[in-house]
Amino acid sequence: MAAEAVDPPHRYKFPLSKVPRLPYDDPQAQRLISAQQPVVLTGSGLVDSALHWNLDYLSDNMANTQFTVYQSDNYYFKYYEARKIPQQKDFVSPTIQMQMSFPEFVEKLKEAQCSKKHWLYLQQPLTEGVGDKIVQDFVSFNWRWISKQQKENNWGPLSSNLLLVGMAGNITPVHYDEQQNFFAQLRGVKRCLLFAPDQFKSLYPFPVYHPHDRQSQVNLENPNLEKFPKVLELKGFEATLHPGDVLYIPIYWWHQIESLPQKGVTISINFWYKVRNSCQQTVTYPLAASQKIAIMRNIEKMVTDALGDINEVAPFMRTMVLGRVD
Ligand SMILES: CCC[C@@H](CC(=O)O)C(=O)C(=O)O
Ligand SMILES: [Zn+2]
Repeated sequence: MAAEAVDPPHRYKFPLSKVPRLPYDDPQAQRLISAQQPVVLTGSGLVDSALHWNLDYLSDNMANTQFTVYQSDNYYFKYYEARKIPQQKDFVSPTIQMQMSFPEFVEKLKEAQCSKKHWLYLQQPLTEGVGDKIVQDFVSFNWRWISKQQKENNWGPLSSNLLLVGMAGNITPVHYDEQQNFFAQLRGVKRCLLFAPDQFKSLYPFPVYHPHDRQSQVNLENPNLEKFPKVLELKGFEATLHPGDVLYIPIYWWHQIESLPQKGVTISINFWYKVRNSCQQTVTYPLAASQKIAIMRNIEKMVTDALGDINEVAPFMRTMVLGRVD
């Protein structure tokens, strides 16, 4: 039988180099992690104890837990902070957040795959309430290796493991997180785009007080080049993750994650680590872009608090930067 025709992955308007792909115990991989550079690690065994997870297994072993599931009318799942919505009068949530059991999710998934009217994305921290078999799989992760990484790189505590079960075609649009991330792929194939923190001028972040804080205003697949001309100056990296691969996404690195359209449901687990208490972080010169981002965020928060009106922030910042009193 002829193989199903697979559409080529979307061609972006900017260059994408390959993220290095190395054995997890290769000294070069260690050097990249210490230098906060992305790398795909193979052979870590980090989540080998969960590579058998599929929808049936999870339905059978997580039946008593309620899961957060996002529904989107397109295949984008742009994150938003609900607590910041009151400050943004005209804000429209791009997704609907629902709670349901895993078996209900599987049911809705099948409907959505047939109707092609909406997309679903289950995103839930793995905590208590899951079945014994899941606990067994979880405790059998390669904690020895990842805890060694956490210690050697002086990262803060593990904040969460997010279980991600997505429909083929789902896209988490380009954004950055304020945590270190070992992103483990369990099932299906994900295409990951990454951009260094110093690319923020070409990614036009939303203001810090906006519900889409940490997200880019740009739709990379169909950028508005009048509004965001610097998108064409982007230089990015690309990695394709298969089951067993672990992608290190350094803190403040922009990333867009796509569940490849014809590769079925995807299952991933991320390992988010907080930064160690920032007052212990020495400022080193020349300032790393990640430090600039952290400082800019703090300044924007202080100005927003001082002015008390979010609409005054941008004009004030322009005046401060341009030295002109408008
Ligand atoms: C809510 C987190 C989603 C994830 C991307 C993806 O798998 O769709 C991500 O961005 C991360 O792990 O940081
Ligand atoms: Zn992220």
